[in-house]
Amino acid sequence: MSKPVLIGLTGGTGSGKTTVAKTIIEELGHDNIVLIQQDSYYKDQSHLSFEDRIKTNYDHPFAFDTELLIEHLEDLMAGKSIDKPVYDFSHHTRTDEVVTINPCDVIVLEGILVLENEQLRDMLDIKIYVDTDNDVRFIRRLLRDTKERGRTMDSVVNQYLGVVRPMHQQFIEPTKKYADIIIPEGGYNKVAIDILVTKVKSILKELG
Ligand SMILES: Nc1ncnc2c1ncn2[C@@H]1O[C@H](COP(=O)(O)OP(=O)(O)O)[C@@H](O)[C@H]1O
Ligand SMILES: Nc1ccn([C@@H]2O[C@H](COP(=O)(O)O)[C@@H](O)[C@H]2O)c(=O)n1
Repeated sequence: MSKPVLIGLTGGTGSGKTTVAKTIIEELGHDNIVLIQQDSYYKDQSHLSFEDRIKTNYDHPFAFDTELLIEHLEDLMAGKSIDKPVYDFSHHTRTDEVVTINPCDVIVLEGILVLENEQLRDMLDIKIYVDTDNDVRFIRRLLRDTKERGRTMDSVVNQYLGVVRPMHQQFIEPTKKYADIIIPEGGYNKVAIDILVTKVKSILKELG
């Protein structure tokens, strides 16, 4: 089996990264493609109390176990299986579960800071930035986090103003310059997704 194609997909919270990643995977067909979410590699915080966990800055590069993520990607590149951690947003830490991922042809790596770390960035074959207006991203996050991540409206607003917004400006937005492709509005941009899928298919064909 040849080395897998590694697609990196980034953008701010609520930009539509996950939606784009899932659409690409659906369009390519599900065989031999895996989605790896950078969120799965948030550091384990089981040694901290819940009160201390909520003080963590989850939008800073230090929040991620990037060393483990790179090690896992290198293993997949070398044809080895990995045990991917499973993150629990309600409790702000890893669960005891893991998901085994087997070697594959295409890896879609999705997350807010996948273009921030130079070593990680240099591993990527295709780099994509999903670009969505800040107000739209905030509304999507508010709806999602209150429905799916066990948050209150007050906590989402306070976290956004105190940490998410400044970290976006400092660490995420500047990585747009590294992207090969910028997708406006994200998930339902059919033309951009079609172009990407065609490109990945042609790389796979070249690799045989
Ligand atoms: N183009 C879109 N229009 C409306 N809602 C969208 C769109 N793309 C994503 N969403 C919704 O916004 C929320 C955040 O999208 P998601 O893809 O999870 O973003 P991200 O992974 O960048 O945080 C989800 O609830 C998703 O269903
Ligand atoms: N315990 C946590 C961990 C992360 N977050 C927030 O998640 C955002 C990244 O995920 P997206 O799917 O929105 O890209 C990031 O902005 C963190 O603030 C959190 O709230 N709690």
